[in-house]
Amino acid sequence: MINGVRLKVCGLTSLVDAEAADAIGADALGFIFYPKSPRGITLTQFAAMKDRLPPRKKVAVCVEPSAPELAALVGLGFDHYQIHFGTETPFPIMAGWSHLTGRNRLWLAPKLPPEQDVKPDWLPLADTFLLDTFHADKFGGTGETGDWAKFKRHRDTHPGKTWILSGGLKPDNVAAAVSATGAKFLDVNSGVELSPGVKDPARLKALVLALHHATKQDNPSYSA
Ligand SMILES: O=C(O)c1ccccc1NCC(=O)[C@H](O)[C@H](O)COP(=O)(O)O
Repeated sequence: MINGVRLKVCGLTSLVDAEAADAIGADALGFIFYPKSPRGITLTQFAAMKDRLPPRKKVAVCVEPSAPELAALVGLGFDHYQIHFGTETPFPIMAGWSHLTGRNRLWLAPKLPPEQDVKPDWLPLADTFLLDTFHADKFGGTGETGDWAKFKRHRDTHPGKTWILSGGLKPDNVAAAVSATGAKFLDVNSGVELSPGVKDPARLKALVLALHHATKQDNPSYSA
C-alpha cells in the first residue's frame, strides 16, 4: 500500500518477476491463465513456482472460464480470481463464477464498450470490479489508457465496491491517473515491462516513486 493506494502487478511469468514486484511493495501479484496472452502461463507452470512466491496476495486472471477451468484455478488456492468477460455473457454463467469463488474473492473485469456501464445485475456477484481499457479484439494487456471519467463515475456511484483502475498505466501517467480518478487500487502490466511477459525492475521502481510523489499528503493535486 502506497499512501493508501494499493497496487497489483499483473502478467507475472517467473519467480524473478514476482520478486521484483514484491521488492517494490506490490500488494497483489497477477498471473494470467489465458493461452492467447503473451503473458499467459499454465497451471503446471504456476504450481511449480507457487511455494516459492513472495507472501503477497495472488490473483488468477482468466477469460470467460468454464466451470471446470475455474474450479481448477480455485483448487490452486488463489486469494482472488479476476475474470475478464464480454458484456453479453449470460447471467447464470456469471452467477456460477461467483458461487465457485465466493463474491469476496471474485474480481469482475467486464469488457465494457464506450457506451456501456457496469450492469446493476452484476453488482451483487462481486465485491470488486476492475475497469480495463476497451479494445474490440483484446480482453486485456492493451497498453492503452481507458476512460478515466467513466471509472470515476462508477467509483463515485458505488462506493461500497472496490474499483480497480487498469489499462496503460506506467510511470509517466500514474500521477495523472490517480489525480483524475481518485483510484485507491491500480493494476499495472505492460507499462512496467521490458518485453511482453518480462517485467522491468527499473520501470517498476519508477512507477512506485511516481505514485509516492503523486499521493503525498502535501501534494495539492491529490485528495486522500
Ligand atoms: O495482459 C494480458 O495479456 C491479458 C490478456 C487477457 C486478459 C487479461 C490480460 N491482462 C490482465 C490485466 O490485469 C492487465 O494488467 C490489464 O489488462 C492492463 O494491462 P495493460 O494495459 O498492459 O497495463
